[in-house]
Amino acid sequence: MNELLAPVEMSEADRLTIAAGTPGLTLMENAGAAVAEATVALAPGQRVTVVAGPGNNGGDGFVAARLLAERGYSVKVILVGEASRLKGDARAAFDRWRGPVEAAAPEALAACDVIVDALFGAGLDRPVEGLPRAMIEAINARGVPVVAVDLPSGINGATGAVMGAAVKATRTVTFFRRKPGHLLLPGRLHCGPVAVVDIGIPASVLASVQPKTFANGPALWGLHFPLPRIEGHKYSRGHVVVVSGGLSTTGAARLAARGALRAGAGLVTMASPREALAINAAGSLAVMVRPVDGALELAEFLTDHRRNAVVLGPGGGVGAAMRDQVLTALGSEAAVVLDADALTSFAGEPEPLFAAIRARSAAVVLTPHEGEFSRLFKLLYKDLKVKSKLEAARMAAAASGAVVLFKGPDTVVAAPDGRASVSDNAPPYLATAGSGDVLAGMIAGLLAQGQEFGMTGFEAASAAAWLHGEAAAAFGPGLIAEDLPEALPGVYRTLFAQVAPPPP
Ligand SMILES: NC(=O)C1=CN([C@@H]2O[C@H](COP(=O)(O)OP(=O)(O)OC[C@H]3O[C@@H](n4cnc5c(N)ncnc54)[C@H](OP(=O)(O)O)[C@@H]3O)[C@@H](O)[C@H]2O)[C@@H](O)CC1
Ligand SMILES: [K+]
Repeated sequence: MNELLAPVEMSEADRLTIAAGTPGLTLMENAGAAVAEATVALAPGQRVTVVAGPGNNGGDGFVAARLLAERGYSVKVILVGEASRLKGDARAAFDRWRGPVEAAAPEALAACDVIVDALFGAGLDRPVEGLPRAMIEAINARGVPVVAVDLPSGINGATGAVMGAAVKATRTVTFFRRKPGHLLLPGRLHCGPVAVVDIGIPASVLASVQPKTFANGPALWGLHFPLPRIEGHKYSRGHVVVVSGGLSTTGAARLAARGALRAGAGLVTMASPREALAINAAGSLAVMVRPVDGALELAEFLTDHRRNAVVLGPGGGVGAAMRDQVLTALGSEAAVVLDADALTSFAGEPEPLFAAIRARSAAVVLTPHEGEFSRLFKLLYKDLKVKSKLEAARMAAAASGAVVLFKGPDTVVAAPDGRASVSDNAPPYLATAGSGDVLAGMIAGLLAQGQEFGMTGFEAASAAAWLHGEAAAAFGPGLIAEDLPEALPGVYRTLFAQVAPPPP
């Protein structure tokens, strides 16, 4: 159930189901019935207004209207569009509705206790203007609960963008699978809780649709999660190297190191400039500290292949020295996580970075926040017509050859093969100084352990993003970055119970 279907993929799922013998009208009846149920659960009174649009989303609304009227609700349909232009299943559903239909006008919403928003769903294909926009604004101004059919009208199902204006729903009922726009911002903020209902589309259609976008969670990567084994030892659990910045900027690397250790890496070493050795050593117990200055010494340090994952960037400084270190790390056999200054050091001239990534086979994960992303992938970002975080991350992964973890409240992880995950579990207080450093370390911690479990860069980055959100939520408000690694054990207890194979 973790697949996310873009509107084109969803209409393919509909088409395949209909071709296999289930009439479209049956799907619509099932959809409308689920919407009616949700409306009953939410309605504080008997007066329901269904705002219906000109397509099949409106069709679902007509069905819900009929079923609610049959249950004794006082139902009115407001049609945005002309009845004479309704087609297909929507036409059939409209013809079965025998109650009042009013022409669209904001005033028509005056007397109602609950609104069913069936204006636009998957078929929204341009910004909303004129009368439909006035209706959306009137729905939002009305202040009664709103059940959105499939998507809050005005939200782009593929991108989560507000197309001019969008309904703020109290809850959303969607069909078969969620859509990316339910998780991506700002769409998620318009949905309320999203119920996913079965309308008769069989899961077998997914074999043909081949979705490549997933809600991030254990269902996506749990099978490959590096569960500690009783016969394991610290060397079989990987060895992460975190490259530290100079004397005044060691905190970021220490946070990353702690994240790597708590994520389960067997060993973590900070590769520290000599000037910062004392402070790094004093600030670490289980984390080891070794003197490593500059790219040449780093190259030598990484010739030991047991050091199998490297984090570069947190507090590392921007410039030629960082570029040299990054290219050196990419020349090794270790998995590489590049964050912060490691990314910004290639802003404006990313080609040498991308070439070095493409030339290697071990995993590379880039973890930009929005500013770092736009600096590194400037050209791509400007070219995107609809600014979609999901597509931007995908294009960045394809262009760089790396797994790209595009941070934010709706973190997207994209792989060069086109797969992507979207996270929706990050609490607002996760946006705190240093939390990204911990995340970079956690990714490396999973990469270091995950090879023998078949955990790829995409899975490690997705798992780390999810765990990071869970750890923050488990700790709660007041969280600072230092708390994140310490909250991980509790999250692991629950996760391991969930993903561990049952005892023989
Ligand atoms: N059998 C099935 O497939 C099933 C589908 N299901 C349901 O169908 C929904 C998808 O239906 P859909 O494809 O008809 O699109 P929908 O969202 O109703 O809107 C398209 C209409 O709006 C118009 N329009 C678009 N943008 C506009 C704008 N900015 N401003 C103004 N007008 C605009 C566009 O008209 P146009 O002007 O482009 O001719 C078109 O007429 C889906 O979300 C789910 O609820 C379920 O019942 C399960 C079975
Ligand atoms: K809708």
